[in-house]
Amino acid sequence: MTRVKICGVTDSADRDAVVTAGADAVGVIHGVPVDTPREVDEATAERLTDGVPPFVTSVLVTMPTTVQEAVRRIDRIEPDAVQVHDGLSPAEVGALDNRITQDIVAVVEADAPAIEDYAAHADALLVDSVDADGGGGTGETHDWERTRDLVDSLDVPVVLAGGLTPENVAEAVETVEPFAIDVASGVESAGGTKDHDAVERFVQNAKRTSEGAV
Ligand SMILES: O=C(O)c1ccccc1N[C@@H]1O[C@H](COP(=O)(O)O)[C@@H](O)[C@H]1O
Repeated sequence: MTRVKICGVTDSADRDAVVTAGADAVGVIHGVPVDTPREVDEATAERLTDGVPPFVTSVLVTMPTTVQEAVRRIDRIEPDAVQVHDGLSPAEVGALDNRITQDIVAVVEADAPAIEDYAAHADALLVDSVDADGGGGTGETHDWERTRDLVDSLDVPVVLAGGLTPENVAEAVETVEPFAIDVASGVESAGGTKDHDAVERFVQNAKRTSEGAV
């Protein structure tokens, strides 16, 4: 069954709604040099992460420029896993892996040249549509067939992100058959605020499809 991560929660009510909806992972965004309503400060990131219950994975989404910066952030916030956007080379992702106990999800574009190098060092790859600054949360889809090829050819789990919504997630899961899917802006009522009904529909549509009931 395809797992579901809901990303960019900014308060505990949204975090708890995501958990109640049945998501497998909750993403908290901190330490990104892009303008986004989904980023929270370090203390909030720590508090939101700490409140994620057992059997649900807390994920810190961040854009460090050095391994040291990433380690410092991860040590303070203590997520279950870290999603690294831009900034670190494949070798630096490998160096980070030697310094932390958490799994690393490396973010790549579907046609990036270094995909296999990242796959060699990361625990999973997340294929996203990124903006000119390397950030995510664009609300834009990309070529799902290309990501499907990566699912078929790579040994690491592949996560699909970018422009997913309750309306298109079933088709995305059927087309790509990813290990997991990830959404931020597609389940919001306003920037940084989750629409709880949309979160619920997103999780249901994703999981119903991957159970083969649609
Ligand atoms: O969501 C953001 O604002 C963001 C900023 C910087 C790095 C990553 C970010 N989000 C990630 O992008 C994916 C896809 O977003 P969307 O569904 O297209 O809005 C999201 O799931 C986050 O992992």
